[in-house]
Amino acid sequence: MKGKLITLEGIDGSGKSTITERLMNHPSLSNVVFTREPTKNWIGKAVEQAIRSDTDQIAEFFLFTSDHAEHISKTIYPAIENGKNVISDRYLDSRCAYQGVTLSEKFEDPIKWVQKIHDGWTIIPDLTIFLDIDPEFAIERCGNRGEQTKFEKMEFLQQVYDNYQRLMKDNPERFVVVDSSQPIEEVEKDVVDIITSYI
Ligand SMILES: Nc1ncnc2c1ncn2[C@@H]1O[C@H](COP(=O)(O)OP(=O)(O)O)[C@@H](O)[C@H]1O
Ligand SMILES: Cc1cn([C@H]2C[C@H](O)[C@@H](COP(=O)(O)OP(=O)(O)O)O2)c(=O)[nH]c1=O
Repeated sequence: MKGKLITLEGIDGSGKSTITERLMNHPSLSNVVFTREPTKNWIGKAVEQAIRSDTDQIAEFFLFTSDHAEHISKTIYPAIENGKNVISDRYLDSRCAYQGVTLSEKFEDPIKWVQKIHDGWTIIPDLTIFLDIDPEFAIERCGNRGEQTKFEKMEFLQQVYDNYQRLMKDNPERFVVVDSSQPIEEVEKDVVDIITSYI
């Protein structure tokens, strides 16, 4: 039997990295493959450079998407074909939500354009957990963790948040929302309950 693909999504500062680290140490998830986008391979490193510079938005989009292709062929596809469940900290919807903003001056419906580029080769997640937090609160949290990237700005994150709302409305069958303004133990409990009852 094939494994399931579960993705964690949310704006910067919503707590994805913190939750992922806790899930990795959770006894009931010890057989799960944990992964992330951007990845840690050389394309992921190129993506990190793009994020930290004034790179052309289309070039940046294709770096993220190239990283996604490599991620699917080397990590996601082999794992699920082997019956392993996979949890990815960010995935396809991050591109729709973030590049849906950065490409908004280039395309009339940038989310649709991003989805079209992924058509036919990506693997759609079975379940996507959206860590829901007010952008203002998330920015405050990002401020506490040091240097900020070009994406960690209030107006930008509000638009990313709005794009996630559209994605959830368009894909209600796979999205589940968790309130990530709660204390971390509560967020962890909600996320673990959702995942363990699914897999
Ligand atoms: N539930 C929570 N309550 C309080 N602080 C949190 C919570 N979740 C995360 N944080 C803090 O908020 C900041 C951003 O969290 P992080 O996990 O890095 O978010 P993300 O990976 O989504 O950008 C970190 O400093 C983290 O310690
Ligand atoms: C995967 C992905 C991330 N991003 C953005 C989200 C983050 O601002 C940044 C780096 O992702 P990440 O390292 O997950 O940042 P954080 O832990 O703060 O959430 O790249 C995109 O714009 N498009 C994408 O496809």
